[in-house]
Amino acid sequence: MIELKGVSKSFGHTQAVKQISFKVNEKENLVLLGTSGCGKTTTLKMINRLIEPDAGEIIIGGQNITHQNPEILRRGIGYVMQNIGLFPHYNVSENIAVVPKLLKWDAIKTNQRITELVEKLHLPKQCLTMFPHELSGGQQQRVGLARALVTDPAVLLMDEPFGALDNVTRSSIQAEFKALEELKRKTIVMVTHDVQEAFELADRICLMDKGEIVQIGTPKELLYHPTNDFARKFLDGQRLALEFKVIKINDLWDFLPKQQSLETEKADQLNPSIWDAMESIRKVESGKIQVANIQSEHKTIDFQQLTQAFNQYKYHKAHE
Ligand SMILES: Nc1ncnc2c1ncn2[C@@H]1O[C@H](COP(=O)(O)OP(=O)(O)OP(=O)(O)O)[C@@H](O)[C@H]1O
Repeated sequence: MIELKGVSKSFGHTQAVKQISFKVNEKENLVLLGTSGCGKTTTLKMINRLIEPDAGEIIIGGQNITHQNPEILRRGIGYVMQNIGLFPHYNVSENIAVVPKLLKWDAIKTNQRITELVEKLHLPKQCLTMFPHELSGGQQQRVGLARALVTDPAVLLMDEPFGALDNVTRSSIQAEFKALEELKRKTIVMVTHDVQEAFELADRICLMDKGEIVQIGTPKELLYHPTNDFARKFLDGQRLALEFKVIKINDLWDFLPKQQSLETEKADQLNPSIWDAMESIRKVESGKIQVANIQSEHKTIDFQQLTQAFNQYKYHKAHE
């Protein structure tokens, strides 16, 4: 869907991006991760031609974007800016309607779409006539997302989309973001310097350093098969929390004690969160819990069995 081939960009003597190449598959969420100044935003802005590369090619949907009119290209790509970037003198409705207006949508179509998005993004209706400074940070963030989604673009670029939020608001918006059906249809490139956020949201992570790609892979590949010391050390401080994020009960299944499956009617009453190792470990502290794998088979386990399986899995991954 999106392909970068040998793309470079310098600003004066600063080589911001050096010969990078990667592909983003359709409906995939690729997260560009790295410390401040490693070239993430420059890379993202080259995908919608807010910055022009010095060398290399960027192909979207089979077309080299250099041959496209930048305005038209940008209308087909949703963009959530760093620090949200709402227009202060436009109310919420006008902020969301910027691109529909450029595309000359009629008022009915625009209003229908805005109403739909406001509902999906859990914004109160009365927000529509308010100005950005009258909204909370979380609400502004949602308006920024609504603006990027309004024309239902196939590609969405997001630059630190949750960066301006406190931790609590941030994790609740991240959870809503993950659950939003509309986003599951999109090819997304997202920038963050937050490792936890990358692991929470990415299908694959592109770890960058000094304008170069250090490693591209799934969160699990980065955790268990880092390509070099930089990649290993980048995750080291938060390794345990990241393992809890990526390991699912399904991964632990063969390390959990063998048991008979529960009867169907009992299985139906189970909470789906028990698929998640992190959630299980929180709940199992108070006794036994029932967990499920992707075939919907169930086991009843206690804390010791869960932590034992977790350690065995880690050992197995470290030695495979
Ligand atoms: N317009 C510009 N003019 C000059 N230098 C720039 C410009 N934009 C970026 N740079 C430099 O290019 C390098 C990469 O910047 P970039 O913003 O892409 O990094 P980043 O990884 O997104 O960082 P951050 O997370 O802090 O936004 C930095 O050294 C930065 O100072």
